Amino acid sequence: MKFEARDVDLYYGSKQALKKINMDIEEKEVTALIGPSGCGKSTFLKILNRLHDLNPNVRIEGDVKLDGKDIFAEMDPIEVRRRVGMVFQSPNPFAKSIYNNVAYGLKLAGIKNKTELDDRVKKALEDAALWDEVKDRLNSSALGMSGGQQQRLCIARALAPGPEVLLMDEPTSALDPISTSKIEDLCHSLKQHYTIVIVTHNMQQALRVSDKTAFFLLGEVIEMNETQELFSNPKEAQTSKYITGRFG
Ligand SMILES: Nc1ncnc2c1ncn2[C@@H]1O[C@H](COP(=O)(O)OP(=O)(O)OP(=O)(O)O)[C@@H](O)[C@H]1O
Repeated sequence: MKFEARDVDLYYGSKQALKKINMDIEEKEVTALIGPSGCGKSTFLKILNRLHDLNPNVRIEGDVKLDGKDIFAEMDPIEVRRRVGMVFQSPNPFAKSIYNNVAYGLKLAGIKNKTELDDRVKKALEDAALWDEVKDRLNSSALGMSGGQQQRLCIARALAPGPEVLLMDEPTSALDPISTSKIEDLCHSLKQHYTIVIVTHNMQQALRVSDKTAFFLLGEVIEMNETQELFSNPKEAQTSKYITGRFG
């Protein structure tokens, strides 16, 4: 098990956004989080790399373990974020060259050797299925790339420091169908080496890319199962209603 969440509650001020979440996230699988808008999917995702630390209004109760170690009590946030990378909804490359976007985290981590930087930038771009498209223009601005290329660059940037887990919050919602399908293909190749957790509004996407799916509703996990099983044979009436489009 890569992550184990036990009885996790999260409050924004006095408002409870997550209630008693229990979830096991298996290593080197893709786990999809689905559910209607505002049900807490992104809120849960951000717990996994301690992104809520930056918001003083947030209170979290319960335990979250990464490889058996409590991410709050036994690890510092820098370690958690080094091991757990994140990609957001809209591509958000830095206004820097393609090379420097990917090298950014490596330089922050103190890597100065040019050969090592070059090798790791190349590897991350290859892993993000972008190398062939950009290898002749590594010094051009990332802002001149298409949206789909920018999102794969953000994936390369997240992969460069060598995380074990990749969190993706609706990574294709701003992309056209071809770019979306490239990112979905990537999920399949990346899971050989990484554990992936993806928030998606698109149930077809959850079916295409994930091994397990968790269905969230009003801050609770209603049901979690093998993806095929959850969609073909939901155990809970609310899951069934949601996946057949009867609400949300
Ligand atoms: N920073 C915040 N401060 C206060 N409340 C927040 C904050 N972020 C989210 N919320 C609230 O917490 C609840 C869960 O939001 P969250 O963004 O996690 O849902 P979601 O399922 O990811 O929704 P969506 O699919 O629309 O992104 C919502 O009621 C939302 O308004």
